[in-house]
Amino acid sequence: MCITLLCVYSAKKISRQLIFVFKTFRMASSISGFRVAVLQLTVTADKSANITNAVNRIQQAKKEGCTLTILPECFNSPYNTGLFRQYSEIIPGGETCQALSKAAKSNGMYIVGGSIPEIHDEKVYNTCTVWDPNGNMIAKHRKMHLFDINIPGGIYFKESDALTAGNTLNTFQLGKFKIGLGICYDIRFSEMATLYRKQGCDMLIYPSAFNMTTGPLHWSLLTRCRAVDNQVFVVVASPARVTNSNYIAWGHSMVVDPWGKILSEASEKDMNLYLDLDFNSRETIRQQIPTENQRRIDIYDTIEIK
Ligand SMILES: O=C(O)CCC(=O)C(=O)O
Repeated sequence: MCITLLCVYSAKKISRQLIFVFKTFRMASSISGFRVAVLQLTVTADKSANITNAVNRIQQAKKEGCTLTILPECFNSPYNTGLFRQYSEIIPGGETCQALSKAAKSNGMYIVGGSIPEIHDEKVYNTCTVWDPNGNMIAKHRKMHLFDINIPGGIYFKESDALTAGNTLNTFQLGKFKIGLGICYDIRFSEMATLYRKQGCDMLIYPSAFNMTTGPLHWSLLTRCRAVDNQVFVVVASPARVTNSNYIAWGHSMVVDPWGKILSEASEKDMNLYLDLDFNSRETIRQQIPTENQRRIDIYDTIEIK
């Protein structure tokens, strides 16, 4: 009698455990996205204040239930070639990285840390770092295409006066999603985004800071192009517009889906965007318009993928 009862009890316990494992597995495999925050921060000349502001806003994003928070280009320093070296720090040992690591860990979230001026071997780079919920740096991207342009009556900017370009594509994994990184001017180079898609990326993130000359016509166009070309989500995160600054950012941070639709767009003001991303839509679009399998690579110049 006792043995029978024990057997029934054990069988019930095992089946309860199996149901739990099954439910957990079903939940994990049905997760089709995550909530993202894009922080359109006001950047000042005060580095510590910029960092504190970012950390506070990351906490707000956590309260909104976000898994990933994205900061803008040069969020800890003015966007100024004359100041990059002065504001630069080592990665990951510098004060900005330490703050981002702590913020990622204490909020248990992924952070794409915009970009900061990085110093390495006396050279200065425009660098994006990525942090996981344990506070580990899981990726780093140095801007590959330096922003050297000259538009008379519009804007002259020569990043190469102060910065060295990075030479690598960089991705990271957030659960089952692969994310490719670029910084601002990098978005103009479709080859880079295409390579990311070929590497299996689901989403591209560009911390950026377009300006009042190129922003109005090119910002949204380029973001939507990269999304449609590659059938990926694209996020561009800009600083807020400060009209009395040397470099006036366009603002208008946005999230675009693989169909090219703007899902969320900021104004020029200081604000946060919060959005749930559903990656199932990306699969549907890829099936409906299967350009990836239709490329005439037998005709095009082929690009070697490593
Ligand atoms: O491409 C543009 O028009 C702007 C690029 C830029 O501002 C940057 O690379 O920081």
